[in-house]
Amino acid sequence: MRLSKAHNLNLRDGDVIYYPNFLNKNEAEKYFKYLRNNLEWQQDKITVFGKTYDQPRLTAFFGNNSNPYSYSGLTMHPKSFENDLLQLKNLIEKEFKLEFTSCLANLYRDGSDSNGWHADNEKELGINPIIASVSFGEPRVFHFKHKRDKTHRTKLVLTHGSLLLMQGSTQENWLHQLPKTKKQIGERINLTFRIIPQKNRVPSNSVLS
Ligand SMILES: O=C(O)CCC(=O)C(=O)O
Ligand SMILES: [Fe+2]
Repeated sequence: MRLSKAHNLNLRDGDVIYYPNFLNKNEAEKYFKYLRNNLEWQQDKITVFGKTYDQPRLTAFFGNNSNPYSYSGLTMHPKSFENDLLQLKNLIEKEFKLEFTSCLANLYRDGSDSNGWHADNEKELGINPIIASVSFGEPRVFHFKHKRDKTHRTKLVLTHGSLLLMQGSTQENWLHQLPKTKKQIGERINLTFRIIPQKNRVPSNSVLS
C-alpha cells in the first residue's frame, strides 16, 4: 500500500524512487500539523565563499546520537526524536527495513524559500548514503541534474504525503534543488531521514587513565 505506484526515475549513475502515496491524506495532514506546530524551527545563517546569509528556509535537526552535522559552514546539534516524529521514523524504518539516525527538517514558508543546487555528500554520511525524503503541504517542483553530463536533467513534483528515496551513487553523480517560485503558495515541510554513524565512540569497557 505505502510503496504502491513506485516510480523509478531511472537516473543514469543514480538510484531514485518516488512513492507518491507513502502516507494517506489523514496521516499527511496529522504529521504536517504536528511538525508545523511542535518543531522548534530556527533561522540559520550559512557562509558561502566567505559571505554570510540567512538560509532561505527554516530548519530543525534531530538525531538519536549526539553527532553534529555540518554543511555550508553550519554545524547543527541534534534534538531527540519524540512523539509523532518518532512514530513517523519508525513507520519508514519498518517499511524499508532500515534504521535512520538523523533527520533534517526544512520549512519552506512560501515560494521565496528554496534549497539551492547541492548533493548530500558530506563525509559524515559515508559513501552511497540512503536518504528518505518525506514531503508535506504545498507541492513543490524538485530538480535533478547530472554533475558532469549537462544533457541529463529531470524534475518532479513532490506532493503531500509522498516519499522520495535517494540511494546508491545518486549523491556522487547528481545535484538536486528546490527552486523558488513566483506563485502565491502555502507552506511546505520536508523531512530528510539520514544515517550518520556514531564516530569516535569510546567503547564502554575501555579504561581511560
Ligand atoms: O526540500 C526538499 O525536498 C529537499 C531538501 C534537501 O535536499 C535537503 O535537505 O538536503
Ligand atoms: Fe538534499
